[in-house]
Amino acid sequence: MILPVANVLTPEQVAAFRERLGAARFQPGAATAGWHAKLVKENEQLRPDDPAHADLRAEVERVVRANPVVAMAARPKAFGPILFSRYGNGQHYGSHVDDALMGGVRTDVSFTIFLADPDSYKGGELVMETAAGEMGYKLPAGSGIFYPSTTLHHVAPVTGGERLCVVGWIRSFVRDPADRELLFDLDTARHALFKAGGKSAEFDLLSKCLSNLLRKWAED
Ligand SMILES: O=C(O)CCC(=O)C(=O)O
Ligand SMILES: [Fe+2]
Repeated sequence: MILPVANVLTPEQVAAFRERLGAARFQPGAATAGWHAKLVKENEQLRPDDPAHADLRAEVERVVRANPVVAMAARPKAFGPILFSRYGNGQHYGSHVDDALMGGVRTDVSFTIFLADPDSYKGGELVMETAAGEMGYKLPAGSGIFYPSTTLHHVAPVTGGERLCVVGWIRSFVRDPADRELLFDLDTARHALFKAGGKSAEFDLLSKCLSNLLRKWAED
């Protein structure tokens, strides 16, 4: 499931991130890509030794964990690397699949949280390459897209302005994207049922199915 999530960061948080990143030191992005992705990666990233890195990383983990939609869709167990990337004029990231293991963490869900207003740069769509065709995403600042790390994807060339974003990886309690989607759908239906009729017998049955499927599939 490829899931756009609105307002992962508030406008105030986006502004604070942008201010902190504006004063920080960046390095060529190829430093943190796998050997094949390196060949097509042309952007810049916040240096991991910059003092801003640890603070912003902690804040990203906090907001992503606190987001109820992400909790239902991604079921995060742990976080892999978190990168703060910028793409200037002409920069892009060609087609690739993310490494399966990053820093010893299995990557199940990849995400991008946009930090630049879409009107402030040209191009720069994050494009999912699926059997159904290509789908490009260029979301408002503060919104994020969460997608299975199994997906081929690329970032289209930026042809004006600057694209700034957070990129990260989640190790999920549930490895299989189809299983995560099933749990997400059940949970969504369960919430709607609760809203319409409270804690009914049907709600309890759905809750039982959800809990028992999660118990079957979760790797704790
Ligand atoms: O910049 C993005 O939105 C995604 C970058 C990406 O695919 C990656 O860092 O692996
Ligand atoms: Fe990627």
